[in-house]
Amino acid sequence: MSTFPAPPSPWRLAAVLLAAFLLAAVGSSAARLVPGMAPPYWLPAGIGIAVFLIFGPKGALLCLPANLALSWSHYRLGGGIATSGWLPLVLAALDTGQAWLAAHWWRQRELAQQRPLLRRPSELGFFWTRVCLLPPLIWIPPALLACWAAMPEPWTLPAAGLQLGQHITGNVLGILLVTPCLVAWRDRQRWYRRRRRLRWWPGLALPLVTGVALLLHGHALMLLLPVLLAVTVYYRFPGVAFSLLLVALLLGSITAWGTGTFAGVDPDVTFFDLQVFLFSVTLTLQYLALGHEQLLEYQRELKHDVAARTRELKLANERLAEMATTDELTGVTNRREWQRRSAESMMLARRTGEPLSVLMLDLDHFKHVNDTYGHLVGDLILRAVSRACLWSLRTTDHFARWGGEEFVVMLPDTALAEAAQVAEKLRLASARAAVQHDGTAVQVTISIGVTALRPADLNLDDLVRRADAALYAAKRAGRNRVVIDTEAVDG
Ligand SMILES: Nc1nc2c(ncn2[C@@H]2O[C@H](COP(=O)(O)OP(=O)(O)OP(=O)(O)O)[C@@H](O)[C@H]2O)c(=O)[nH]1
Repeated sequence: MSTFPAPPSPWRLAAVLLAAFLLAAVGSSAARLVPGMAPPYWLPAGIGIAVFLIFGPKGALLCLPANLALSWSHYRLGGGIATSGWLPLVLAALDTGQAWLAAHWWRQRELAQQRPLLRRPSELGFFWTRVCLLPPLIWIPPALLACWAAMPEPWTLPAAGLQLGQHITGNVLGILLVTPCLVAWRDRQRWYRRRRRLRWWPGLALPLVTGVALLLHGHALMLLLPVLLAVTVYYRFPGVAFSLLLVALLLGSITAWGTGTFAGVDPDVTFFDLQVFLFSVTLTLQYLALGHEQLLEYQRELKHDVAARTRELKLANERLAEMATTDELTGVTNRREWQRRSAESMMLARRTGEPLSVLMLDLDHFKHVNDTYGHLVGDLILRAVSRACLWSLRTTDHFARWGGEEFVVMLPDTALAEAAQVAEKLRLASARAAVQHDGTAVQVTISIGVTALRPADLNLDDLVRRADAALYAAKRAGRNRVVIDTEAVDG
């Protein structure tokens, strides 16, 4: 199983990679033709890894001939050290082995972590050491030994050391610059999804301005740093990958031409200085780009989490508000909410002089219902009665469960006589409410006490107390009836 996405068109990709190899070969040979210039060899090491990562072991079929063309053109066309035919073949085999090893470690890591490499800054340590540094450290010494064996005049020790250093740094840099471009290509959907409204013109304007500045003044190189930083922030990892490759190619060409900041007297040191510069910029920007990406990812996750929590909190608050005002069993208003709303209605009635009545309702012999049919049926009866009462009332009336099997109603703008009629309606509706149990319809009757607001009433408790007294009278009178508070003054 591979965590690496399959390329859409392997043949087109193979053609592009082959062209890249050939370009590197031509560039390398051309640099070799400039007297005294050390060829940079940067890109083929990275292209080889890309080939193996994309095509798997079959990549050797492309990598080996391409490396052969590269070595052959370099050492034969470029007027190199050996004229014998076996050296390019050995070097091509060694370069291919190096690419295979780096790609193999890359894939091993992807399989171990179950996700593509180079998406987090914490993976850069592995990438820099295991993919970029270690394979050249292993494969370059035998390659130089082969060169040394093919030379008519062997290198002096310092010259051999310089060659070793140059080749290792060149290969490391090649891998460091090319493989992130492959990652940017591999993750293109990911980047595209995140930056849909990416503007193209800064990508063109920034290198143009820098290029002109460099042309006007060769030492304007430091201008590159803020430009690259802007590219990192705006174009993220793909921006870093491609702009660094471009910068390396440009500076490499300028330096090979003998101009620019790095062109010095000694060509070997010249390229080494350029490589040190590219190393420091590349490592810094790659870390910055992936770190920035991770921060943005955290930010996205955090936003998502906060939105989800806010939704949950809103729902919980709504539920709490409902619980605070509603009776859980019957779903009607609870006592506290009834008292709040009724106190408001009472104040309003006092100010406007409108009548207002209160009814207290109590189920008759409810204990008997519970004892006979069980509490579950008792609960269903309570619900059925409260529903029947609610349907019989106006929406402006306040109906609530007072507690136990007792209910209370406030009727705004309703005088005592009218309230008595409403009470009668409630009594009849409740008597009709039934709950089916074992094939029988369980029904209850209710007793109701009615009272109305009097000028002497100080607060709601006065009304409730009188309604309760009337209810008590209804119970004593035989239940299933409406009793009006006799002392009430009809408004
Ligand atoms: N199922 C059920 N029963 C309840 C609930 N709240 C109170 N009760 C019961 O209602 C009964 C009230 O009994 P009592 O106060 O003696 O009144 P009653 O039996 O209705 O008699 P009267 O009111 O005098 O007609 C008790 O058995 C309580 O347990 C409830 O939420 N569900």
